[in-house]
Order: sequence, then structure tokens, then C-alpha cells
Amino acid sequence: MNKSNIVLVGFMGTGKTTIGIELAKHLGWQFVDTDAFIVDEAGMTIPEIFARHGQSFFRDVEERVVQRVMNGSDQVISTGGGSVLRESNREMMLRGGMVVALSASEETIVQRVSKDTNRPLLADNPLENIRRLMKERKDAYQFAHISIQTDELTVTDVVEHILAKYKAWQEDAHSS
Ligand SMILES: Nc1ncnc2c1ncn2[C@@H]1O[C@H](COP(=O)(O)OP(=O)(O)OP(=O)(O)O)[C@@H](O)[C@H]1O
Ligand SMILES: O=C(O)C1=C[C@@H](O)[C@@H](O)[C@H](O)C1
Ligand SMILES: [Mg+2]
Repeated sequence: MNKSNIVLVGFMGTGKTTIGIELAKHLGWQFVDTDAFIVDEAGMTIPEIFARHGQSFFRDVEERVVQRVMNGSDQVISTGGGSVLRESNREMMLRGGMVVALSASEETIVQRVSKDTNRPLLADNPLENIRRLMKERKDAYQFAHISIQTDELTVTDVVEHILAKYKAWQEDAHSS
């Protein structure tokens, strides 16, 4: 059987960290953010890792962190927006628990990330970069077990929606 984790995937700014923290509180589970683990492991911020070592180094550290985290259970795991680009990560996530893809429109993402400078892939021209990456990653989150479009939902709405889906998921697992 799959381990009992909830794994949040989605583009930058779809709310993986914010929702993950709330969800973990509701479930009494540990909250884990793979981006935070990467920063701990590298001893640098994400922009510093990209600037000093480049994206492929970042993706290698990310893969190690994803693989390690997925071995645990009773965790809400918020993943980096690009972690789904590697097939090995997608496979581990699907085996690790219920994978939830959060999405939002380009306009909403722009609004949500506008005050934050911690996303090197959006630097210089956030709007253009968001458009390009969203296009490139159009299908990247479709492997998830469930998907939630968050534009019109509050953080509480999204958390409640996921809790309801998780209950059904557990009932399904016990009946089969
Ligand atoms: N459903 C929502 N409604 C309104 N604001 C939201 C919602 N979800 C997230 N936000 C806000 O959007 C911003 C970005 O959210 P967050 O940092 O959780 O995204 P993320 O998916 O973790 O991004 P990244 O992949 O870059 O780590 C935060 O300021 C958060 O409060
Ligand atoms: O979408 C991405 O490729 C990224 C998303 C963030 O969560 C970080 O993992 C990093 O900024 C790269
Ligand atoms: Mg995050």
C-alpha cells in the first residue's frame, strides 16, 4: 500500500507551502518543504544555489531530497515547482502517498509571487518567465492523483477540499 503522506505539487505560487503548513496542522502531521531541505543541505539560499552552481546542480540536490523525504510517512510534503520534471521524482511521489496538484491562472500566480524575490527562475521579467514556464510545464502536473484549481478558493477552502479527498482516498485503500 502507498505510504500515508500528502504530496503537494504545482507551479510556483500555487500555494504548496501555505496550504501544506495548514494541512499538516489539521492532521497533526509533520510539515516538510523540499525547498527548505535543499537550502539546509546546500547551506545556501535557492537564488545562491542557482547563481553559483546552476539549475542542474539544484535539480540533483532536489532529487536526493525528494527521494529521502518520500521514505517517511505521516507528512504533508510541499515540493518545489520543478521537482516533477524528473520521472524518478514523479514515481517516488506516487508511491509515497496521495499526490495533489494545485494550479492557478497566470494572473493569479503573478499577483501571488510579486512581492517575493526568492524564485530565481522568475527573476528579471517575472511575467514573461511565468508565461514561458507555464507553457513548457503545461502537462507536467497531470500525473497527480487529484487536481485543484485554486483561483477562486481561499487557503481554508483548499485545505478542506484536500482533507475530504484524503478521507475518501483512505476509505478506498481500506476497502480494496
Ligand atoms: N488559495 C490562495 N488564496 C490566496 N492566496 C494564496 C492562496 N494560496 C497561496 N496564496 C498566497 O500566494 C503566495 C505564494 O504561496 P506559496 O509560497 O505557498 O506558493 P508555493 O506553491 O509554495 O510556491 P513555490 O513553488 O515557489 O515554493 C503566498 O503569499 C500565499 O499566502
Ligand atoms: O518551479 C521551479 O523550477 C522552482 C520552484 C521553487 O519551488 C524552487 O524549487 C526553485 O525556485 C525552482
Ligand atoms: Mg513553496
